[in-house]
Amino acid sequence: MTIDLPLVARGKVREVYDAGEDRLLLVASDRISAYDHVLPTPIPDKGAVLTRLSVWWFEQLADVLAAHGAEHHLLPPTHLPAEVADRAMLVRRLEMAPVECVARGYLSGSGTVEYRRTGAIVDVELPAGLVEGSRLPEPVFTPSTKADVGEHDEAISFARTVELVGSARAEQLRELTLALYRRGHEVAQQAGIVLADTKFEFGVSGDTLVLADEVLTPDSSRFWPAVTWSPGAVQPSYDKQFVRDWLTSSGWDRQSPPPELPADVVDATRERYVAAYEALTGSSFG
Ligand SMILES: Nc1ncnc(-c2cnn(Cc3cccc(F)c3)c2)c1Cl
Repeated sequence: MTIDLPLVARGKVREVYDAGEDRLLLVASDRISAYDHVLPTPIPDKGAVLTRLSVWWFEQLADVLAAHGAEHHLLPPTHLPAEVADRAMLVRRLEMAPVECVARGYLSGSGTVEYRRTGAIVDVELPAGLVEGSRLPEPVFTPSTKADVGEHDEAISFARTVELVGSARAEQLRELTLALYRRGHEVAQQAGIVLADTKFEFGVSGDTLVLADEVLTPDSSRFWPAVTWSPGAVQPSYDKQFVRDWLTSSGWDRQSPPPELPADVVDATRERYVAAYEALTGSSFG
């Protein structure tokens, strides 16, 4: 990989480069992460599928953004470096809000752990009797602060969010996050996918709120197949279940580096990303 632009940030499966003139290049790799480890075996086209999906969602969500006086950060894809053109987004460089905006429509993961302990997720009270995978009566806004590399984000209260960004902006982030999630959940349901939760990142341009980062991808969200949704157990992941099951059956000790994936698991996983893209967008990935 020789992108001759300055590297701004490197995530587990993505990089951000400085494209000059207040623009950034978000590059999605073919790497896949499972059980908090980046696996050594790439999934061909994963970066391209997830990039195409984000680009499609920015278009789908334009009316929701406009209704909330917000915009998105995507720029026309001009002069993308050839070797990453199909898995890169050119975006406006923004002043990023110091809050990860998570919307949850279902109880899962860290949400379930919190709920079992307190009957709530931080300051968001929930009804009794919910289990892993339960649909919530209404989607909830459960913001978190960005953790250092390698750490998990830390859930924060709405009051803390107000301290960080002010009350007007905090209200706007909650309203917009939930509106975007609702639209995403609706569209995903038509495609046979349960959008259980998602994480948005926003920046500001002047006084305008701007939807940034990747949007409603299986890496920023929990995608579950709708046909197997059944509260009471950890739900199978739409895209990562073959990888998780194979890693578990391989006897891999999670303290040690993860093993290479067999070709059939790679192929089946690639197919899940392509299937999600085609089901959501109604277009063939190609
Ligand atoms: N439009 C923007 N303006 C300013 N900063 C960002 C920005 C920086 N970092 N991130 C998260 C991230 C995205 C990919 C790979 C990573 F390593 C980290 C997002 C954006 Cl998207």
